[in-house]
Amino acid sequence: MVVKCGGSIINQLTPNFFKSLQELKNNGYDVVLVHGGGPDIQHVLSALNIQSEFVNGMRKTSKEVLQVVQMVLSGKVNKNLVMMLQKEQISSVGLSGCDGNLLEAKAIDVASFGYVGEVTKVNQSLLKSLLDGGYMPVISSLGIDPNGDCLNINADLAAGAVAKALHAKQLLFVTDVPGILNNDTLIQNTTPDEINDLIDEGIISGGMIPKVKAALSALSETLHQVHIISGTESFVTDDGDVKGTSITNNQMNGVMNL
Ligand SMILES: Nc1ncnc2c1ncn2[C@@H]1O[C@H](COP(=O)(O)OP(=O)(O)O)[C@@H](O)[C@H]1O
Ligand SMILES: CC(=O)N[C@@H](CCC(=O)OP(=O)(O)O)C(=O)O
Repeated sequence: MVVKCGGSIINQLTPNFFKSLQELKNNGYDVVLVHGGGPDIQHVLSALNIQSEFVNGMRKTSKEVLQVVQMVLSGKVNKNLVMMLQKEQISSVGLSGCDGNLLEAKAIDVASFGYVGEVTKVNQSLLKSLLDGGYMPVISSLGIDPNGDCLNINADLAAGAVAKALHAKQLLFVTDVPGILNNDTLIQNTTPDEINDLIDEGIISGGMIPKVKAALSALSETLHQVHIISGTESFVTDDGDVKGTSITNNQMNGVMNL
């Protein structure tokens, strides 16, 4: 199972959220955590008076911006998350996508986005070694290019790529809203076709767009369902269902239990 923690919620995750993660581990799931940290990056960029803009949901990343992204994601955010997990008795190892060539990546389009990449290969054996050793890998969304240099990767897309590479059965996006909302009403179940309509109608916008795009691209023969959930509560019901919004392949119906 791949769980992506968004920067919007990473500093407000609750003990109940960690309890649900622990339950998943107790139920035999190998959990890999991928995280972002957009607000923390923004905070440091603003403090240093460094400008950055978003193009199609991606932060345009100059060399100067990249240094801050690297420092914040693989430093403060990654280590805080590892410490939070360990306080909840979940043994974790924090890595950036550069460590052990974990997330090999290529630049998307340097002229438009700067040093922004997309994942081309995941070092599965490194993740397997950690999982076999009883550790939860905690991955910050940086990639390593063919020259061995760092690239900034949108964390939703990084999580989708990790889920695809590992043939994960479940992909959860943890964020600061209870799921996909339509006029404040939670959409509990939806499909790729409906999602595309919701984007066209402007109901899904901003930071929700890369999340649903990553979800749609990760859905596959092995991954039938992606969930978008809040990090402020336990996310599994007493019946073992995942709360929030579940996105299921168009042709499949029904809710999957954990
Ligand atoms: N239809 C929608 N339902 C819920 N949230 C939405 C929707 N459209 C846009 N959003 C926005 O997406 C945000 C989550 O994305 P983002 O801020 O990038 O979070 P994260 O840091 O967790 O990836 C929500 O806080 C909300 O403002
Ligand atoms: C290329 C790109 O946009 N990278 C993101 C990486 C962090 C991220 O995605 O964090 P969230 O999950 O909090 O959005 C950024 O620089 O903000």
